[in-house]
Amino acid sequence: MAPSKIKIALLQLDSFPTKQAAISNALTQIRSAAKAKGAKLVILPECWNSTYSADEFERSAEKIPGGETSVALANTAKELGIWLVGGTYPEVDAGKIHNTCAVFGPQGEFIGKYRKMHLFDMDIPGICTFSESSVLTPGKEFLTFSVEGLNVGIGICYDQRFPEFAAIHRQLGTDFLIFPSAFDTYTGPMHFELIARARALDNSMFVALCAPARDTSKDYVAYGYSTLCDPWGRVVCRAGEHPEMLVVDLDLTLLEDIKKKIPVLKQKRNDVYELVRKK
Ligand SMILES: NC(=O)CCC(=O)C(=O)O
Repeated sequence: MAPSKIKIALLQLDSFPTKQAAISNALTQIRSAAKAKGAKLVILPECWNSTYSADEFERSAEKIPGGETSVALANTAKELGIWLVGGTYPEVDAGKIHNTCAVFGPQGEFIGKYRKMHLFDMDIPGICTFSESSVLTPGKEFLTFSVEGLNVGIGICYDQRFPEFAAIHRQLGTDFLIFPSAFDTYTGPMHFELIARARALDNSMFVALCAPARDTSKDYVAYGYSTLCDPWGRVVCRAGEHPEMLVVDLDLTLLEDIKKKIPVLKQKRNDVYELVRKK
């Protein structure tokens, strides 16, 4: 039987001048989340080991699994006997670059990878212009896995803007949808929490957004404010701008609680409308 609680940690990591320093810091924080705080599932942010820039994606891309970051994360998951959602780092495969999240299990096993499906192309003149699609290739596959009976799914940052993405996860049985994220500081204050709460409530699921800490010396300044919402759409915990570790027990009884009390998932009118996943 699935437990009624599971302790998770969201690591809002600082940025570092080199990939090696970022990895070393991440491993220290993961150890602290697992050993000192007892987290069983640890989550890292989007693009935590490189600068979030189109040039940098190509420079620092590695094989997943098998590359330096994946090996370090797999070994650490095994050492600590935890589930590790490795945030994202650029992946190279057959000459193409992807923004990819790799997941490792408690024996250090590679559970799978998810490649960002919706690429972040935003143009708000004078404020934020970014084109992931100029260097990255989008993914097409969903990733789901089970952690002690809890059905977990992965999306990446901009994916959260697409309600259909989370709704397909609902169809796949996902109860906890995790988005390693790095929102910008313009849309972040307007949309970050709003979207997390909406996706959680729409789909009666937990939603976690795990972001890097804000670093104003970068060209792309990430918003921070990692957030966890419960299936009622409530914010369970939220970080600020600085490096921070959020550790929380997910109360899994809330999943059934809301489904019984507000049974919208059962009341979908599939005779009138339908959401279809294409394979
Ligand atoms: N890394 C991203 O996908 C950024 C998404 C973002 O900032 C947004 O407003 O959407």
